[in-house]
Amino acid sequence: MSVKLNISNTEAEVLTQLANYFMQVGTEAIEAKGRFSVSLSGGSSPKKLYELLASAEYKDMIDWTKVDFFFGDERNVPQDDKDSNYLMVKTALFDPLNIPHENIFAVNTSSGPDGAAKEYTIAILNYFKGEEQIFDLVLLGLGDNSHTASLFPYTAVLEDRTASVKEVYLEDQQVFRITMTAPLINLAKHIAFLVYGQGKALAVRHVLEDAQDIPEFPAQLIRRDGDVVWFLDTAAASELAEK
Ligand SMILES: O=C1O[C@H](COP(=O)(O)O)[C@@H](O)[C@H](O)[C@H]1O
Repeated sequence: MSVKLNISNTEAEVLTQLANYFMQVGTEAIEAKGRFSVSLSGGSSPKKLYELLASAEYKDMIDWTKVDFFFGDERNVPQDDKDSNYLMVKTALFDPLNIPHENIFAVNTSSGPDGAAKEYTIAILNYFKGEEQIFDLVLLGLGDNSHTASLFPYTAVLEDRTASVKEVYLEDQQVFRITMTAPLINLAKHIAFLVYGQGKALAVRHVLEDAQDIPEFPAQLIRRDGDVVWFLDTAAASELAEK
């Protein structure tokens, strides 16, 4: 296994480890080129990380006016819907830190899934001014069905070879989501997974140690070489043979 594992005993410790990593990567990016581009994950796990970053302990560690925020995926819901990743991050991070509006690159879900995906692809291309779309950091989670971002099992987006943003239809839930493709995520300078809790232990093993089966375990699409760190607690790492 060539990914780096950062295993902590408790959920609180995992969050602290990742918050420290975020600050280290962000500080290096700002020192090197004046800005830090980060793509955020959604879902249930990262809210506590965002709250920690906005806490008194961390909030003065970085110049937030130099941080540009993107979203690795989004639910196809209005931005004020309780399921919106944007709303979750706004509440946990953007509002408490008074992040300037121009630093937030949210998915415009009012354009419909296909329109939103195309617009977001263009927004990212424009941000990188025609250069390769290399985010300094992409944060990812892992679903108990081995999805990451909104790269879900047996969806067409798993075969997409373009560095872009696409809509995804989830048959079982009859909903659309919008997601960065694996080739776009894999361009990132640093990738960090945040996974904690026993409920994720099997998925972690499937993705990191089981034989390759992309349709079943889509997070296997995320590269293993370069700087990819899995921040896990002992519960999430408990099914791994190699630790
Ligand atoms: O990377 C991501 O992973 C999650 C799965 O995380 P969970 O904590 O909700 O199980 C995904 O649904 C989320 O939108 C995404 O950004």
